[in-house]
Amino acid sequence: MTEKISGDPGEEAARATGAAAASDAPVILSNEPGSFARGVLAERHPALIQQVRDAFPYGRRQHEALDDLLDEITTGVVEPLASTERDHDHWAGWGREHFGRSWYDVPFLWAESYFYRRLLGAVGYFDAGPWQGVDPFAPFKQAELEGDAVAQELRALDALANVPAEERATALLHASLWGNRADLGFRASAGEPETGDAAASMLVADDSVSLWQALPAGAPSTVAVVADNAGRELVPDLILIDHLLEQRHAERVVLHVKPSPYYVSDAMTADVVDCLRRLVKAPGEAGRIGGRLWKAMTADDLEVRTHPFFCAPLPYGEMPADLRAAFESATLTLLKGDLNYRRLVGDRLWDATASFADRTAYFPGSVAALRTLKSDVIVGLDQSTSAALESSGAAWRTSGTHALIQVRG
Ligand SMILES: O=P(O)(O)OC[C@@]1(O)O[C@H](CO)[C@@H](O)[C@@H]1O
Repeated sequence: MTEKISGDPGEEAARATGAAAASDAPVILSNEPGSFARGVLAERHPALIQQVRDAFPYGRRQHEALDDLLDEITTGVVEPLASTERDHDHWAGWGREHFGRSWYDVPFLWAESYFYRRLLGAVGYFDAGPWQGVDPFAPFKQAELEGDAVAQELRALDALANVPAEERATALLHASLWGNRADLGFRASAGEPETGDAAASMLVADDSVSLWQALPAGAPSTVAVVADNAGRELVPDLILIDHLLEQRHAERVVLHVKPSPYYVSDAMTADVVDCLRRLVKAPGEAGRIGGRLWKAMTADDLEVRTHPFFCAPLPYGEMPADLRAAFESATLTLLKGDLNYRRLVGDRLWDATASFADRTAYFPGSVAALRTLKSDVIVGLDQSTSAALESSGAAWRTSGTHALIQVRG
């Protein structure tokens, strides 16, 4: 089934340059039996409701709301927010065409985003009262941050301290990239990420040379990093940010995070602080990096920002003017993760060889995507890579085994 994203600036840009607008690429819905998107709605979301229910001693009100939400997403139709909700008007606009339809028949991107909004509503996250502002995913994030995997990754930094800057840069970039595989919404179905040479061989596109060229040491660059997951992804993101500042690839870094809990492990300001505390208290090189980052934040060399748009069910083509201006003023915007990629190029079943440059031509300023492949969306592959992957028979688009670094200068 295909739906038009009206006024998609990516398509307008493509038309202007004479490139194929590709408006016929189908929008991803969740009604295809056996599809990745259907599995997320039919299996992951109900399981997540149960996990959240088990993680807190919620009262009857929350349990009833979670029961209702579970019924609605499995057998019902999409219901609007109550008119008393503070963001009712936004969602009334965004969901106009979707309310009253099966959750499976509306765009996947929209359905997932609205599911998280409704889950927060069910546990009273936005209501004045005792559960206001209590992150329903915090126990999962905390367990990960305190776990052995993070401790091991932090210890491994000691071995990197004295390697040549270029080698260190590559290792830290790859750590940040593969950290994306560790999102908690995805973890249940994935093993451990590859490391070292194996990780490099799983890159389906690698524009890392262009990325470093965009950030020459000593230039007065500002880098915008749009974070994805907390914990095992945000820790290596912060370590990469330290490297950018320390080696003067960036004079300033602006780290954009979510304003409220989203997609289980997406990072908010509180998660940045938790990661920094984890780094600061670590021994050796990790502790030194933590100390530098803490100082960088107090000096505003590292600034954390948030914006409601980051939890909106919209592609980046529809970003508001203030966010557009923020990205425009950056030397490079680095978008982390799968969801940011879907929002960047459009959540459609593109031909894998469609041009990344064309799809992102609308984006203000230079943009880099660092993402492990965990959904059906992909563009920018060369013909031979695409053909080899397609004939491999592997679930390379969705299993998180492959990754990409794509840059449009
Ligand atoms: O943005 P992230 O954290 O890299 O990935 C989010 C994600 O796991 O969530 C969706 C399933 O819920 C997938 O489309 C996507 O892969």
